[in-house]
Amino acid sequence: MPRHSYTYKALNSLVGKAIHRYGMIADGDRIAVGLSGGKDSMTLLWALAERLKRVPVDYTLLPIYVDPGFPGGFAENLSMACRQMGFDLHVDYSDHGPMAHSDANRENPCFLCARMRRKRLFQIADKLGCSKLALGHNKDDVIETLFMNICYAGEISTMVPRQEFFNGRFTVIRPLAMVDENSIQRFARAQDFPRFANPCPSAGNTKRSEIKGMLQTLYRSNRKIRGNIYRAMSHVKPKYLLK
Ligand SMILES: Nc1ncnc2c1ncn2[C@@H]1O[C@H](COP(=O)(O)OP(=O)(O)OP(=O)(O)O)[C@@H](O)[C@H]1O
Repeated sequence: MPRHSYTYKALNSLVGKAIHRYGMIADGDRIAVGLSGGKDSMTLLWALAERLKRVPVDYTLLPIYVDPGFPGGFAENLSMACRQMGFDLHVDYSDHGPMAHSDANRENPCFLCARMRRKRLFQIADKLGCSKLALGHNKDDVIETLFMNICYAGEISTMVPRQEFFNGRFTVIRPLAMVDENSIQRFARAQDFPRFANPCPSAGNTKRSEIKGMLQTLYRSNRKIRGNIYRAMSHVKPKYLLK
């Protein structure tokens, strides 16, 4: 993608803004990057690598993929795509996907699978000497999570751009938290990132997809709504909430 294009500049600028605003990256950081094979995490790896060439802050990126263990996995092709970007992908073969969809699991499969994946990502990142884990959640994910938490957990909260775990020993960062999904889609298409079909039987059939559909309908009615919802999350008036 040409460096002067709007999508390229907007992506780098919003990633830079998020990194600054939330103090996400410091000199000498070793950052594990969770790669799922999707557009968001590929864009994330690309943006963090690109930034490294432009800023006077030195950090190391270590991409990790936790293979959920469904037949028809794409770990080797994803490793190849990473090599082309100059990275060695750390692949962890798991059975989280089939286990979460088995009769033994009485929880929501997505919930269990995501929890096991996050635990594994922390363990691998730790083994690789990283104290930060970068994830590819974007602005739309942040908004959807707000509605998921209101509708299904009865609380007003979302996933934050920077979150500390284990008394600050570990930090999750989300450098795409200010970038909307459409821009990432355009960018990933222009960069010709490989597309891998998600082999998970629950893909596209989740509570999150329902919320996403509802929000899309709302956005079509007024183009200011997405930005207003996002802004509302840092403009809370506790005095006007219930006790
Ligand atoms: N199997 C995995 N291995 C490593 N990291 C993962 C994996 N799945 C998801 N992640 C990380 O968690 C983030 C959010 O995952 P989610 O499944 O919600 O993907 P998404 O929003 O569709 O993003 P993407 O386009 O990167 O798949 C991803 O962007 C990625 O950083």
